[in-house]
Amino acid sequence: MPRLYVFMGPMYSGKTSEMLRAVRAARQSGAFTTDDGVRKLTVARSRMDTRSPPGAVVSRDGLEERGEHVLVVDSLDELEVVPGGMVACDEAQFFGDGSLLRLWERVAAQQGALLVSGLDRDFRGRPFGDVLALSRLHLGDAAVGSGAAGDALVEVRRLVSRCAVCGSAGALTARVSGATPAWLEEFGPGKAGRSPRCPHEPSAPIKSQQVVVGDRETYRAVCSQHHAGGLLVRATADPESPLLGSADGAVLFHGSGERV
Ligand SMILES: Nc1ncnc2c1ncn2[C@@H]1O[C@H](COP(=O)(O)OP(=O)(O)O)[C@@H](O)[C@H]1O
Ligand SMILES: Cc1cn([C@H]2C[C@H](O)[C@@H](COP(=O)(O)O)O2)c(=O)[nH]c1=O
Repeated sequence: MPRLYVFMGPMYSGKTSEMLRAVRAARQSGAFTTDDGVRKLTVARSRMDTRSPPGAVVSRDGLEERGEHVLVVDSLDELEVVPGGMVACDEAQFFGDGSLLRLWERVAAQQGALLVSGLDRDFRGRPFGDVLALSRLHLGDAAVGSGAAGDALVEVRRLVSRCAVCGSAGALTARVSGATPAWLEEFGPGKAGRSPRCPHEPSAPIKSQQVVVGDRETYRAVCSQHHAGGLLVRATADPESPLLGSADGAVLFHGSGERV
């Protein structure tokens, strides 16, 4: 029976970690060991992801897959799919060329298993690549998902992180940039009674394109109340300031410039 497992959600929610845990369990079961030179387990990630060490997929909490079965590709069409094999795909949002959906069809046709870890939405809250579409196939709202895939076991887990502003559950990701000293001087913390519009002239301007590879210096998980259209200006020059998963000490501004 074909099997599809999707781990989606915002950054820092444990998507990669959960996927690697599942890959490890599958590997330890012995069901996917290379047989007669046929590789039964493949872990793939996008070449766009320049943060991970070469030839490896790693999670923030220290899990990793490394070895010949880890492939870095431009498109998932490059992957070979074998009967009964397992393919795990990290950073799946970067495969917006349709190859993620095609991969699922190919894996399902071979009665295999596909594990997917990826952002369902970009910083503005818009669908990112085909992760959301894949997660919905079994609901029958798309043409793909018929045939072998139509009979698949499907498990979709939407994980959440913690809002960097208020500490409650955060299912979205916002893009952050530091404010200029001049802006802070005029409108920053302690300047009560003012509600200026953010000048959007931070020292590192907030980029508007969908793909900007980055980590804590650029992104925070947030709840829907503090998503603010996906743009946050941080009033501190320290990219390592304590923002992740805690409201303590975090000085964040809505895109409108209002302190939150
Ligand atoms: N800066 C960090 N340092 C260490 N662990 C972290 C950090 N940020 C998040 N984590 C932990 O790592 C896990 C999430 O990491 P990961 O799976 O790589 O996230 P995702 O793939 O969703 O972006 C969570 O268990 C979280 O508690
Ligand atoms: C929200 C958002 C994220 N990205 C990039 C930033 C990171 O390189 C990855 C996500 O990594 P993670 O393993 O989920 O932490 O995606 C982007 O390019 N555009 C966005 O809008």
